[in-house]
Amino acid sequence: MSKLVRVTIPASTANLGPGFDALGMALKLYSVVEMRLSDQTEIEIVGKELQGTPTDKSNLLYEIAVDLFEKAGLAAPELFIRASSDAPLTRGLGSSAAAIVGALVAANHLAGEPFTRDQLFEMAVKKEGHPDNVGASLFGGIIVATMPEAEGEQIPYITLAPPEGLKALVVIPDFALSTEKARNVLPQVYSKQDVIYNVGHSSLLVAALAQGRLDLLGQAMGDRLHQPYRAELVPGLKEILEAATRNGAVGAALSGAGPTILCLTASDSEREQLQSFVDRVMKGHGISYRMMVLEPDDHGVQVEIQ
Ligand SMILES: Nc1ncnc2c1ncn2[C@@H]1O[C@H](COP(=O)(O)OP(=O)(O)OP(=O)(O)O)[C@@H](O)[C@H]1O
Ligand SMILES: N[C@@H](CCO)C(=O)O
Repeated sequence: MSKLVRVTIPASTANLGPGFDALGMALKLYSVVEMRLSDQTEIEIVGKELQGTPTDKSNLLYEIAVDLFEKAGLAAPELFIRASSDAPLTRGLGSSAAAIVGALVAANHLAGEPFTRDQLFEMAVKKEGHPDNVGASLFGGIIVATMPEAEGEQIPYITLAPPEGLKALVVIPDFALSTEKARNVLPQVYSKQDVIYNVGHSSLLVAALAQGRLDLLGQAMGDRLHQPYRAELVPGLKEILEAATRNGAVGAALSGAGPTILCLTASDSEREQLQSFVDRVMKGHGISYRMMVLEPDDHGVQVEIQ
């Protein structure tokens, strides 16, 4: 029997406020993709988070794996795939990016490692359309990346170690919001003032994260490119963004395309105050939700061969 490749992939939170499509952070909330060459394709979905994803060859994991084999000049394989996830789908925690990264890394091993990690990053970005979630899931920590200027150019990126003691309180509403829908509400054109605002805030945010200046995150996480437009899709977002830093957070943002809301915190006692504040806001909107406190993941994707 062929070897089984087991890949563990962290979830991620993208944008961190102003860094739209450019910043992301990996979180200790994992999905697992197991893959082996087989005589016949079989896809097994384990656990409740991935229920509803296809178990035939239209499954994203299978499509990505076949694509990698073909790029490597190999025939499309038959595969055994088993997938599970502790991270929910379509909630703004990078599930599609984690799936893409997991499938690419597993398939690359089965194909004899024809591609480097940077090449896998490029393939993942091409599939996902932006580098923030895939970069975080692949490399871990905080990713700062942009799209390449021209086809075939390498993706420029830098990873930063998350500041010591920083934790993410993620507020996950019980409704799905696809990235596609949350991108469709954004305008085509922005004012000069709004663009200048985001350039300043995103730059300050990266510098503050690099120097561990948690005191600046609250201001630096301000955004005018996507959150004001997406607020209509996410009840409670506006209030939480306005008041989170007065209620125990060091900063707050919409996580990726939402509807999860990210509050960054740095102390256990402040986290309790923050949880009661979030609970009041969400209950006030009649929204059911779950909350998780997650540490940043520093390692990115992990591979075991069995
Ligand atoms: N393990 C998986 N297997 C197959 N398909 C998956 C898997 N994980 C995610 N997907 C696909 O990705 C879709 C979710 O992608 P989408 O970009 O809308 O949300 P997200 O990635 O969870 O959120 P965000 O990009 O805002 O962080 C799912 O509906 C499903 O089609
Ligand atoms: N940067 C992306 C992340 C979601 O995939 C967005 O906000 O649309």
